[in-house]
Amino acid sequence: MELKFSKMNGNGNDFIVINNMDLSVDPAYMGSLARQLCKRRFSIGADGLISIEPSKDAHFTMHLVNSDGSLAEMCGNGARCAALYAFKMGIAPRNMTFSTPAGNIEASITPNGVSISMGRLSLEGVTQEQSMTVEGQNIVYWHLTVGVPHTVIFLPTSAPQSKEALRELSIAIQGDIKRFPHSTNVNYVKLYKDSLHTLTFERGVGDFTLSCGTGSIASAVVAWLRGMVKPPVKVQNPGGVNLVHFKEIQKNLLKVSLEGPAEFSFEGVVTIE
Ligand SMILES: N[C@@H](CCC[C@H](N)C(=O)O)C(=O)O
Repeated sequence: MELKFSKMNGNGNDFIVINNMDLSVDPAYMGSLARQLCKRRFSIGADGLISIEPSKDAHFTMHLVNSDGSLAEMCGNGARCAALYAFKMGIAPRNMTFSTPAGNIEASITPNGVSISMGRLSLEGVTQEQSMTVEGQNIVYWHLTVGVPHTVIFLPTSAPQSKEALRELSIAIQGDIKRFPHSTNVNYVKLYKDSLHTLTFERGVGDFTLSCGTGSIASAVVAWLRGMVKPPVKVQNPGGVNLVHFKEIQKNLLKVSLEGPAEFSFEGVVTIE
């Protein structure tokens, strides 16, 4: 079967996007398809595969599978790509709603990119400032779910940062299933003036990605809880900036949105079995 796809990215967090509104590709097959097509240097290569599928109560469903074949319940950068794709393909209007396993998302195509309303985030589920010993090091971390699980670790601004050492640390943290039963994305955050610099080691990718939308939100919210920043928070990822807006609508409840770029890189056709 010949499958048309678009290659897209949000700040370099890259995705293969397919129009599967007619369900011509069985959704149950997405995990194995993602493992094949996302393999860098052997296939198209990407951090994940997004299948745009029908929805009962929204314009479409974003079905996002990580490069290792696991389901991502939510993805901030992927959500912006899915929204732009659906708009360009005539699947959804400029202001749209789409469903994800983490709930419905509202999105708007703006002159500056795409804005995603992530709904409400309860601060009651935030694990604040805990210590753990990983590979002989004492690590202070915060943990919260922004559709997907995120661990946030602050690094001193001046700390030398060996990516190899952070990779080893991230793999060990992700493997701590007792503490993180669904594994976790791991965000390393530094504060520079009034903006955050975040580097995310992603669950389901097994590597640092160039940007993580939900990781940007997690980093911004935790930095705000620590009194380091005020919204809107500019989060510099290696691949570009995500702007995180939030407002406390009642005690311990935030309304959160994410703004940033989404772009088409190229289109293609791939033969699948
Ligand atoms: N890059 C994403 C997050 C994707 C999901 C993650 N890999 C997971 O499975 O937890 C983002 O932009 O939010």
